[in-house]
Amino acid sequence: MSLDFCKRIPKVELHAHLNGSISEETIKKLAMKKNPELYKDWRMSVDKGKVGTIDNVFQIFKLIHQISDNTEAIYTIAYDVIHEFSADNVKYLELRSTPRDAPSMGMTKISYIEAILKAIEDCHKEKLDIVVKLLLAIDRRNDLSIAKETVDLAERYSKLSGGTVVGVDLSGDPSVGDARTLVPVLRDAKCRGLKLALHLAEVPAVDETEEMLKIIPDRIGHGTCLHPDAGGSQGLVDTVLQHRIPLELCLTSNMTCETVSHVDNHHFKYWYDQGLPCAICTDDKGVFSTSLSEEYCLVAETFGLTRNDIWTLSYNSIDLIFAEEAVKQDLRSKWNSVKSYELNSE
Ligand SMILES: CNc1ncnc2c1ncn2[C@@H]1O[C@H](COP(=O)(O)O)[C@@H](O)[C@H]1O
Ligand SMILES: [Zn+2]
Repeated sequence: MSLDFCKRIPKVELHAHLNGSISEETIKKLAMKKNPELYKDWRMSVDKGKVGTIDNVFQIFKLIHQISDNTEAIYTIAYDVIHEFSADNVKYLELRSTPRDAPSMGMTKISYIEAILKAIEDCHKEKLDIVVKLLLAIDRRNDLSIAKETVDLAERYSKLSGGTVVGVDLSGDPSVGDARTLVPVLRDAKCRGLKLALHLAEVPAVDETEEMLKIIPDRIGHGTCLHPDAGGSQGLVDTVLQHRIPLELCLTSNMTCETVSHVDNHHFKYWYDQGLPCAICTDDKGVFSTSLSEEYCLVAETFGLTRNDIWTLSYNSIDLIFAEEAVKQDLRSKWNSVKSYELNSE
């Protein structure tokens, strides 16, 4: 499979953490303004192949958060990340980010969210060919009151942004905390019409995952350890299949965090063969030095998918977006208008 083909085809990105998606150029630009040492530290940490283990990854987020501690930086990051996805032919992007405040820098959760929305709006005004939506993230470590605040903000900004904010994500270090405590807040978010994308079973956690699946999330992030062979259970597999809950799959992320032993063993194959809707995603393209095109190429090469299979995988991801039917129809027309050309060109 040529990387060039994967780059050329239109794509949908559904699982991208804002601060994990920052490119080297943007990190460098921001660190130079603040403290050049931070760039050197970041460079050392993300050197391809060196990241290793999920613990190291979460150390990198701490470093990045030192650089992105003001609204100007958040705006720049969002603006640059959107342009980078667009340059990779991503036509529909759902960003997710955990609202943060930094009182000493004058940043509030409100100004944080508004900075991202402004960047989305500015890219739209520039007529960049990409639709961008936003999910507000709850960190697993958050207590109920913070989680509730995030849901309130998501509901409020879903209205204020005219539908750019579409839902809530649950993420954060999977080895910390117990997400079950957040169930009432997540259920409430669903009742309020917000979409739910939950990181589940990124590491083995059968009891927690069982409880979280009762919410019937709209999409699952990773789902690495759902299957009994990966530390999950048949009950988890059955629930996911019964409700056809789509999976957001991020191969390089799982390889780098070492939650999957070898790419050949990636759970993509199992779920794809079961016919479960799956979206190929990047997770943190900056931290994992990847792009959506590279992720598609990796899937194709690892599992022997044809150009037609890859095209279909990309096209079917449109069904999984958190946007209204009209947006889906527009995207389908866009895909169809270039399909025969892309599939038949060299
Ligand atoms: C590698 N697998 C992962 N598993 C779980 N959560 C992850 C993650 N990768 C990123 N995040 C979540 O996204 C935050 C960074 O972006 P934002 O500051 O929100 O934009 C991280 O702090 C973590 O909470
Ligand atoms: Zn993630």
